Amino acid sequence: MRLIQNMCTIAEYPAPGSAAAADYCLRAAGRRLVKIAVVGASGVGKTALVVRFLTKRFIGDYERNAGNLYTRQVQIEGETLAIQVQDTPGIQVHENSLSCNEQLSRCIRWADAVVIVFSITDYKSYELIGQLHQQVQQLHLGTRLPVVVVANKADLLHIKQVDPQLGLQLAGMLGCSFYEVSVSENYNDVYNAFHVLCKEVSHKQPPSSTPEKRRTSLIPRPKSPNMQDLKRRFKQALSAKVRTVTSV
Ligand SMILES: Nc1nc2c(ncn2[C@@H]2O[C@H](COP(=O)(O)OP(=O)(O)OP(=O)(O)O)[C@@H](O)[C@H]2O)c(=O)[nH]1
Repeated sequence: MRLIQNMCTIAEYPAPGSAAAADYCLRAAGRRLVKIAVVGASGVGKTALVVRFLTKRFIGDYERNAGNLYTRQVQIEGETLAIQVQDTPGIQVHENSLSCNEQLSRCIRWADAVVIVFSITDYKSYELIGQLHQQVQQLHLGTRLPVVVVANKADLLHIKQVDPQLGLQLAGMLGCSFYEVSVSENYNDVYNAFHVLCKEVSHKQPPSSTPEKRRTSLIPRPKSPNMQDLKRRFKQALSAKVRTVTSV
């Protein structure tokens, strides 16, 4: 996968209308669109992960994230896809129960794929994975949404609270891919995590439903000639022939 354009923010807290408008623009540009939501507890490095993926840079500190939507074009298996990445506000855990607010639910519902992030330095963020995965399943009943579990801050082994192996096992049980990354130290693992999702989503979108295909089906096809049309054309052809014969 090759990133093509510079990162650009489409909207903060995109209203359903504006997100739909953005979708429309990308689809109208003839690109298949892959929508990815990045979710997880507060402080696990969601914003750092998204920015690292989109710009290759690690930026140390961010404002507490309010939920930004970014768009890029990527090349995957020879096709240029548009991807939208929705960074979501960190989830607060209340007495071990997940309060999934309306904004988060909306983001998950909107997504074609989800990245669930936890930090190896925060056991509570690891405990959230199961609940978040359940939330994804409930909001996409009947479909198996591609999900990647990302264990971040692998550079902070000296203060780890979760063995990354546990993340791998849990991801396996949930049927998700798993990546252990250090957003601060390694770009390639971050890239691979998003790459696998883009690939999975693009394989799930049948070529027949690509925007190009849908667009061509909107162009009115020439009507097949009916019998009257055929008769008229036949008469025209005959009279032309008669004219040429009489002029000779
Ligand atoms: N050492 C280290 N620090 C990291 C890494 N990734 C992110 N951080 C730091 O972790 C802190 C939180 O990162 P954010 O990206 O703001 O986390 P977030 O999950 O978006 O946080 P919320 O906005 O509260 O949801 C920042 O100080 C980052 O610099 C990493 O891989 N290693």
